[in-house]
Amino acid sequence: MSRKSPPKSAPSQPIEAVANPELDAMLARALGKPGEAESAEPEAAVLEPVPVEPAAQHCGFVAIVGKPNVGKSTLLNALVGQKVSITSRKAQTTRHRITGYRTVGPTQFVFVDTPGFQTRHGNALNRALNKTVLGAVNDVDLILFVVEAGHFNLADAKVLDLLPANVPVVLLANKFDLVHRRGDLAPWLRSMQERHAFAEFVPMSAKNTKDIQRLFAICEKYLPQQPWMHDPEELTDRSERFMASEMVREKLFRLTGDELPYTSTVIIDKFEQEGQLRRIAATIVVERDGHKGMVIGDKGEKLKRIGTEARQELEKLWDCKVFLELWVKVRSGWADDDARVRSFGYE
Ligand SMILES: Nc1nc2c(ncn2[C@@H]2O[C@H](COP(=O)(O)OP(=O)(O)OP(=O)(O)O)[C@@H](O)[C@H]2O)c(=O)[nH]1
Repeated sequence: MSRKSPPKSAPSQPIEAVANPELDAMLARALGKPGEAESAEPEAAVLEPVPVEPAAQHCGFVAIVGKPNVGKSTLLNALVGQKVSITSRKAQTTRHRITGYRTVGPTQFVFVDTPGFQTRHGNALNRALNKTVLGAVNDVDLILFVVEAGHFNLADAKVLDLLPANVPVVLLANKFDLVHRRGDLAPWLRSMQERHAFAEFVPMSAKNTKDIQRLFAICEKYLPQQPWMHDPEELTDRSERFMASEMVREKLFRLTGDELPYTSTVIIDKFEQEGQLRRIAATIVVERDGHKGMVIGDKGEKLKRIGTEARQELEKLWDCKVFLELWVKVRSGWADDDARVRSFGYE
């Protein structure tokens, strides 16, 4: 697809040694006032599609990348305006490439969320996840490289190394709400500019609506002029069946905490629609007998809660009644087995 050339980035020479007004201005802008939108327009007017002639429309791909747990899925859901990607405190929650859409004014954003890049374990599941990340960053118009504000470690560096040189990259310093003294971030942002010629710095919180608004305004200029690819009412390319399995997985991870290994997964055995009712049967696959007990809980209480919370959220999402039946099965070693990983839907 056509690509607009990125705005000129700040030079990458050592910034401590050379006065650099362009970079200073960029940092001042970035550290201005997070949580306060630059535009004074009301939110609804800003984040709605505005029907325009196809010739006047803008549209493009924005990839969201970063190591596990930095807030990529939270960001995608906020940008799309509805839950399309599951989140949890547990790293490695996102396992698929998820696309979400949002049309704002004359511009349609096609967001691509990726699993956090895995650097620790080389099993079949992680190899499949890393391939998904690499597939997502090529051929996009803009990359949002998400890190935790004030932090940058080897895992972040490995993701940054993968990013193609010809695509503009925005450094999105997320979880800014956890930084107590805003001024402390300036030296860190300067050090980040030495690592990559970022097109922009955006300290923000994915949980703050005003920051999300501001981010749309920042990303807009990188998307080329071309007709929208999707109906502005459409939000995602993921099916309801997929959403159902993800929702169960989210509740599973949230309610079992750290004791359950991340290799547990969910398969949908049945998905039927009868008028305003969805009948779903799903199996939670775990690696060991001991894990089965953790999922089922005392007198089946944990499994029941996972089912209830997933059902309630799906009913809210689809605005219909849901019957959800859950089973638990043991399949040891599935995450090390390429064929099984593929058969469970990971490419
Ligand atoms: N305080 C704070 N927490 C955040 C923010 N954004 C995300 N989080 C939390 O960070 C945790 C991880 O968020 P996710 O969106 O699941 O992270 P992810 O990068 O998609 O994680 P993976 O699926 O492991 O790649 C969750 O507990 C979120 O609620 C933020 O701006 N501020």
